[in-house]
Amino acid sequence: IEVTEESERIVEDAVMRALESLYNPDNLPQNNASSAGERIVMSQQANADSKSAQFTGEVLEEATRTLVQEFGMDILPVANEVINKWKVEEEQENDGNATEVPETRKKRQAVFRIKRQSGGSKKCTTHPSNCNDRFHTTTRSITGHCNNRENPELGKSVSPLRRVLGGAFYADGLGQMRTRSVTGAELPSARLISNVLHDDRNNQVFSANINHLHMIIGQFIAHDVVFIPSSVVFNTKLILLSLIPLLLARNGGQLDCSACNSPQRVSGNCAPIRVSLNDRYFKIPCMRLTRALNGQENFGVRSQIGQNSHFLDLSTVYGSSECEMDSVRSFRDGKLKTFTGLGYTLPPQNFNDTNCQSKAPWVCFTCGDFRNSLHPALIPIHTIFIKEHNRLADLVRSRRRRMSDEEIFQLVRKILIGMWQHIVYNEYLPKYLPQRSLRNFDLQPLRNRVHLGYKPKQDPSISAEFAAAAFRFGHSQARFDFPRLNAAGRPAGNYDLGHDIFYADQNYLSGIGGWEPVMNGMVRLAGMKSDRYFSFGIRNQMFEIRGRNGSGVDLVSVNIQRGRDLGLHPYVMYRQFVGLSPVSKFNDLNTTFSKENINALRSVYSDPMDIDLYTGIMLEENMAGAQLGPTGVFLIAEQFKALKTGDRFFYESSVANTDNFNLDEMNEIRQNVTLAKLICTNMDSINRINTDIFDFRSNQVACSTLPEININTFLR
Ligand code: HEM
Ligand SMILES: [Ca+2]
Repeated sequence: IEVTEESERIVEDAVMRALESLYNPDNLPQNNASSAGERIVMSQQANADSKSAQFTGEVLEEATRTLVQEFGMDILPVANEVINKWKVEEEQENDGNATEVPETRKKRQAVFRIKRQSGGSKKCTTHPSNCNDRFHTTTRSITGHCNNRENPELGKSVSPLRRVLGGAFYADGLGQMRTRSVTGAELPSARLISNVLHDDRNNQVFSANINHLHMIIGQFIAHDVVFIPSSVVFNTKLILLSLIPLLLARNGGQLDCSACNSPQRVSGNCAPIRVSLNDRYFKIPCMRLTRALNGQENFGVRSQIGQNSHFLDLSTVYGSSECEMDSVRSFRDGKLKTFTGLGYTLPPQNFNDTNCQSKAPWVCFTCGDFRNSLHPALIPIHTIFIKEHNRLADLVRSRRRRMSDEEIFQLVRKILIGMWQHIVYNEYLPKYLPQRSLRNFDLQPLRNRVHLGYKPKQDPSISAEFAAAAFRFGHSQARFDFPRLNAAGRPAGNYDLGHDIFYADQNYLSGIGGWEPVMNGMVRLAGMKSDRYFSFGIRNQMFEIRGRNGSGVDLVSVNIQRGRDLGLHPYVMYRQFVGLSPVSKFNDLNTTFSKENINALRSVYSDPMDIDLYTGIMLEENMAGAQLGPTGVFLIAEQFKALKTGDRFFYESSVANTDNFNLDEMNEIRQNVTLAKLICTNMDSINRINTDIFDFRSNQVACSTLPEININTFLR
């Protein structure tokens, strides 16, 4: 495609007009800050880098609208060529050059984030100028940058989500959420769907064999690989004046998307969910939801980003940026910070977390991932990994007195990530994916061999379908309550999930042994059956403020609405994509749905083409030997394959010039690492544990009989 002076002028004009209209005070929403100065509790907070991506995304979105209005869709490919030309030009220009940069040039640089490195004053994220230095060749970076040497940004933190089904499904083809059925009627509201199809009516159906630990480990995986930040408020003028990314952090405040008319009154990034008058819990006309921030980097369709490193690399423990990593390190002997003021170990306290609902002294915590205090049962998992890191660091230090803090840190980080990857592929996935899929997608660990399947062409990024639908299946496994068990395995009280979202006080109960009884409960008691029903807390009390019924949201509705927000295609498209029979009427679903579920779907959707992906996945009949139906299984298995074959530092992979494990080290992990031992080693009140860690009915064995990782294997 030829870029002409004419096309360049048209594009420049569209971008400048977009900037003007976005920062025109008359166009700024009147009440965009949250009402009454109250912070809205949320889990998807955008960091400074994501906010900077949103700025670019919104200018491009607005400019796309103008271009399409005036010239039609056909202009977009040329327009994108113009951006590429500019980027090349700007980057070639010498930064140190003192000649005056014209105003439009400056704006252009700001929009396309061309001067990010030189402008930044804080090293939250490094942007290595090339990936060929020794560190990035051999070692996994904290952001994931340079993991793929041909395309260094693939899978790094703050980079685009991938799409399994090409394109996105938007009402206007660009970014507007679908609101209409194929019949022309209005789509059912996400809350209505949740009420009709996903309400467990407090009839709790537990899994026959899988424990609650499987749920929480799933969430820990989710928090490692998925973080879709929500849109924030923008003051474009300030951004343009400063041109400094750091200032963005202060610009982008929360949007209040509670009102039904917030899409008009507050921001186009509001997508509140309709609640009907006869709702059994919510007495409000709409439930708040902010759209995932638009990180589109080209003219064309809206696109979303993952803020954490997409790789399975313990972002939960170490963070996804230099700042996050620095905030958890002690910088002594390679260890991580902890809080031990109560006589047992917790992650370090965070006194500046304005999202935390419980106040000092029961503050929330600082971990690699911001969502660590989303509910109290996440903290035991974070703590076990922190303790294991520090235990291994002590062992290394006792054998290698001269290793520096940095050397110990990197070595232990690498070992712990290897252990984690092994646990996920060896123990977690086989518990709900069928054997056949594990084989077909090459997800089984090898024996006494190195994996030679690293594929630089494999995009490791998290897919929108996995993040916004398939891997949220775990919400169905969450119990209403978290029962505590003491060291002897006897009941020791419980707490309700819905009462504790972003409250940390349950972790401060030193009198009953802190978090350990919660952990014991998850190991020894059943989780909920993975099905279409969700517990009360999940469906009614997400982010609820204690004592204020209805002040929270319904997570199931959010999941459904999030799918529409991300432009996921309707369920039947994916169904066909994974090889199931095509569907034109409800009865065609009968190959993978029960009669009962087909009738249920019919009672809320007017056409099978309308079924949301999340709902479709949750209503499919489970495959034999699996906890999910064929569409969910496919989207999850496909993602874990990408995370394996697309990760240059995967623990089983042997790749030239990397500092990956040798065969002895790999075998050490394969033979001696289990989640059971990891838990045993880092808890005081556990002496016996399930032989099959995720099966609460399995025999109990003494912790001391389980094999233990030998650190000497890794000291070359
Ligand atoms: C008590 C348990 C859990 C709670 C309270 C919880 C809560 C949440 C919340 C509030 C969100 C944000 C939704 C949005 O704004 O779009 C979310 C997202 C998500 N959850 Fe959960 N969750 C839980 C367990 C799980 C489990 C067990 C899994 C997987 C096995 C899981 C997977 C995910 C994924 C993949 C996302 C998307 C993350 C993102 O968009 O950044 N969650 N969860
Ligand atoms: Ca990660």
